[in-house]
Amino acid sequence: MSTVSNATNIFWQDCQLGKPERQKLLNQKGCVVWITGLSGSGKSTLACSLSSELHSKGKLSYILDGDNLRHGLNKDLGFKPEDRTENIRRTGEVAKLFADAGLICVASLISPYRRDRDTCRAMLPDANFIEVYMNMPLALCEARDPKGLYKLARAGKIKGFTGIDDPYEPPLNCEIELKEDNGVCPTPNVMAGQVVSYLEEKGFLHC
Ligand SMILES: Nc1ncnc2c1ncn2[C@@H]1O[C@H](COP(=O)(O)OS(=O)(=O)O)[C@@H](OP(=O)(O)O)[C@H]1O
Ligand SMILES: Nc1ncnc2c1ncn2[C@@H]1O[C@H](COP(=O)(O)OP(=O)(O)O)[C@@H](O)[C@H]1O
Repeated sequence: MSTVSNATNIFWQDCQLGKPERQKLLNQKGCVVWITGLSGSGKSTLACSLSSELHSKGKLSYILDGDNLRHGLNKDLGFKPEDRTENIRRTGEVAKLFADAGLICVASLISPYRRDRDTCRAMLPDANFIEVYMNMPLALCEARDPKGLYKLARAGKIKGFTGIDDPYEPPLNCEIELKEDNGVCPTPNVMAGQVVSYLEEKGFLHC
């Protein structure tokens, strides 16, 4: 489980009480549900709805939301490509710890670069990283614009805004893709239900 570090003379410390024991206690399997998509695509809304649905089923989850992490752990980072990469790497490492704790960790970040998401996937056993793509059209996200950021980006007042003048690279092989149905966006509850069904089917909700 150890990875290469810049520090020398450090040793991996193991404890007899491990992930299997914690999972048994919680009667669930630790994993990461990684929600990616444009600003305004509904990531945070889905994360909350999913977490509530899991809670009502007696399952312990924790949300890592990009906006919130940028108030603390990642407050030193901006939106340059290398900052976004570091933002995703740190979040991936924290998500890995939560999954190791036995929780269903719901990470909700734009995470626009495919390589960065794949780096997080590679931190976990493959099946334990569930990538959920909010495949909502830019026009829909821009029409929602709850924070007024698209408007500022279109006016050139924010530079490097995802989807406007910074790229979003859609997943090539995500586990779950959520999109409009006949031009209608499913409700957050319906989408959360789809994710819960996936978790149920793959055995994450029992030990
Ligand atoms: N330049 C630029 N591009 C994209 N988004 C921007 C930018 N500047 C500020 N914001 C606001 O920051 C939120 C995204 O933070 P993330 O940590 O998820 O971004 S990233 O994954 O590092 O790309 C994002 O929140 P969401 O709308 O919830 O996605 C925006 O509100
Ligand atoms: N499934 C949905 N149907 C309709 N509106 C939604 C849905 N999901 C989110 N919204 C609305 O869209 C806006 C952006 O949602 P949010 O979850 O903040 O997106 P993101 O976290 O991707 O930026 C909010 O005003 C929210 O209420």
